[in-house]
Amino acid sequence: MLLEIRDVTVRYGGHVALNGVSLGVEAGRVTGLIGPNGAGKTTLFNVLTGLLAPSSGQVLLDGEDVTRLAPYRRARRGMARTFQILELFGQLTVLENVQLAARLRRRSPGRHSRAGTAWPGGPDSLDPRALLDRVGLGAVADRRADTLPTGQGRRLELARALAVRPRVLLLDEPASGQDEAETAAFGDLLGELAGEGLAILLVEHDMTLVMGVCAHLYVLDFGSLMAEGGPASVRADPRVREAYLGTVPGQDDPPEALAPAGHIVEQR
Ligand SMILES: Nc1ncnc2c1ncn2[C@@H]1O[C@H](COP(=O)(O)OP(=O)(O)OP(=O)(O)O)[C@@H](O)[C@H]1O
Repeated sequence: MLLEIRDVTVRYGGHVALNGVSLGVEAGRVTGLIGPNGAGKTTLFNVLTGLLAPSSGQVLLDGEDVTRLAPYRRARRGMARTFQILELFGQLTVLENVQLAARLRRRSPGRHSRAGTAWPGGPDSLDPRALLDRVGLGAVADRRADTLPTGQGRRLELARALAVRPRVLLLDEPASGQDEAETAAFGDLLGELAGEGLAILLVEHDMTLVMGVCAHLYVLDFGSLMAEGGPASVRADPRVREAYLGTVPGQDDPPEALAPAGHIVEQR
């Protein structure tokens, strides 16, 4: 298991946001983390990336205990993330955003050598222009990042994360702001990257994307793991359906029917 958390608990004062959660992210597949609003997904993400120290439990990266390591040290060991709210350098061009990330990778001193580890797409894929082509942004390379529509901004975030040559990629709601066609293309790209050996953890509310691209899913509810398994078994799990919808509808509903309860409320 490339990235793992073991028995992690997080308390905010008297509130238990994560309650003894264990999960693993394997190389070569997309792992999904879903759950209704407030279930603890962002908290778990922050524990994985080092922004938040758990009250108890461990984070392991390639078997090494990184629970007490600062976020930048985890990044050097091959962890990259994107954010729920876009965090781009708006005044730089699209290309410069990726070049900057690539430069940081080259300058980072204690970076672990990964001899023998295949990089997705081969070494040329790390060239900033090649990365932009790969995510479909080659034609807008010279535009300022803050002029991009959100969907393209999400893909720029992905290119920038890939430029640091991660082994594990953590994606926080990458479909938000992308239209249906963009989300479908994004899902295809994630599938390709995983196929080339990357470990991907996807936190996402778009169930069509989640069910289409994830090989394994974890479901959080009120800070505890409620279910895990392949997409088909998770979709069919009555506990999951009840947590999401408050009812147990037919098992043949389309994936988007499993929209998180909070989001359904927002749409009304
Ligand atoms: N800094 C904080 N202090 C106190 N409580 C917090 C804090 N951050 C989160 N919480 C609470 O912890 C629980 C989990 O929150 P978290 O943001 O991790 O959920 P989430 O699954 O990411 O939700 P969403 O889908 O809305 O992003 C919620 O009940 C939330 O109100």
